[in-house]
Amino acid sequence: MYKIRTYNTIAIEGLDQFPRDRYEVASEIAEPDGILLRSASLHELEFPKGLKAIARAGAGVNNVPVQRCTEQGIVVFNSPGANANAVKELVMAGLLLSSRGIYAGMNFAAGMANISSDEMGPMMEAQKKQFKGQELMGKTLGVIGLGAIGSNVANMALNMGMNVIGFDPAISVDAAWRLPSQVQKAENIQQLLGRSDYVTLHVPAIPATQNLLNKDTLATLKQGARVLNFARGSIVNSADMIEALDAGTVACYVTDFPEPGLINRTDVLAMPHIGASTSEAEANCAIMGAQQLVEFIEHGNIRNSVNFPNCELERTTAHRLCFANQNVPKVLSHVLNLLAEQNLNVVDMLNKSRDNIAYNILDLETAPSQAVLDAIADDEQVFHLRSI
Ligand SMILES: NC(=O)c1ccc[n+]([C@@H]2O[C@H](COP(=O)([O-])OP(=O)(O)OC[C@H]3O[C@@H](n4cnc5c(N)ncnc54)[C@H](O)[C@@H]3O)[C@@H](O)[C@H]2O)c1
Ligand SMILES: O=C(O)CC[C@@H](O)C(=O)O
Repeated sequence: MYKIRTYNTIAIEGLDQFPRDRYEVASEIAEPDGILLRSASLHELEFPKGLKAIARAGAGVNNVPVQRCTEQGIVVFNSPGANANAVKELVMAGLLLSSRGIYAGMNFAAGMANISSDEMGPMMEAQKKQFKGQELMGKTLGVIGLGAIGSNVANMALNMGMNVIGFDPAISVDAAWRLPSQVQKAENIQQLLGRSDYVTLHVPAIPATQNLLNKDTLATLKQGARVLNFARGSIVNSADMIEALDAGTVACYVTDFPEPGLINRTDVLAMPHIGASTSEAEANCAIMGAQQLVEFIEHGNIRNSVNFPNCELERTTAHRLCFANQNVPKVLSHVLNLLAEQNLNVVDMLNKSRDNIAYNILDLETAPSQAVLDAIADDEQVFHLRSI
């Protein structure tokens, strides 16, 4: 039986991807083959020896020590795009909530429970001027990070009649193709901040994006801009944001990652990390993560990894060898020679590399002996050898 350890509540649609006759899936497994998780932090976890792969049911992998996983030959997956629509829809809500007196107006209305119907009408008409807002149409939205979520948000904003300016120095070719031509390109973050009435963040939490919005960058914002952070807390310096709110540079901060100083301010709309909390997104992410684990554990295929090369080969025989190796010359030829010496015919094979790591899938006509497996494993450049 393969063993999968789960962290957090994983959608049942994802758990159902593990055939029950071959998988034991639980939150209390000591020696798992795979881990499926959402936001639990694995930074302090010592990985059990047999752990082969970790699937993050979500986009961000800042809760997984990816570098350490790579060093230990553990493949890390995420689920790109699987929750992008959910986040986009909450960004839409954030844009509206930050523009109109919806939240304060609803609180006001809730306070009228004991007012008579005769008094209610005049009271609302007298007070509603407090809740006047502004429209989105014609305003400019700055989108920082134009990947799965950012490009969806850009499209949505254009459809709502907004102008969109984007900044993404590392945009992938696929993401660039997805982007509508009306999105203007900012040369740098300052240019985007200076031209935007609304700014929304959709970058990963990595060293390069830590405190991306800080005292200096916030100072280049248009006076009275609204800022939305559905990415990660570390991307915005909270103390600097509080100063910008106090100074009125930022009229409203909508955040899915509040910190103590941001709570109970009328100019902050704080949410408890619910950007991806829809049944659809939770199911999509869990299904993708679980399928990636099954494909890797049973067939060695790697799809949507953040640290290993993606490598998928349709299975042609019942005897598959998979191994990773240091991305240096002669390793593959050495392995092929070892197989040839044993008259083992390779029917199909794939070799892919990413940075220092290469990964190989070889379908053999007949089963390899333990002796040949031991000889391959003895190559110092080879790791993660499996015969499956
Ligand atoms: N609130 C939530 O529940 C929730 C849900 C999903 C994702 N997220 C967060 O949103 C992030 C983005 O998700 P995604 O699915 O769009 O990921 P993605 O990988 O598709 O897109 C991220 C984009 O950011 C760009 N980028 C990287 N560094 C940048 C920089 N310094 N400046 C500008 N752009 C930069 C990349 O080139 C890429 O195009 C995730 O990493 C995660 O942290 C939050
Ligand atoms: O699992 C969640 O609810 C959040 C996922 C989100 O943070 C992500 O990075 O995709």
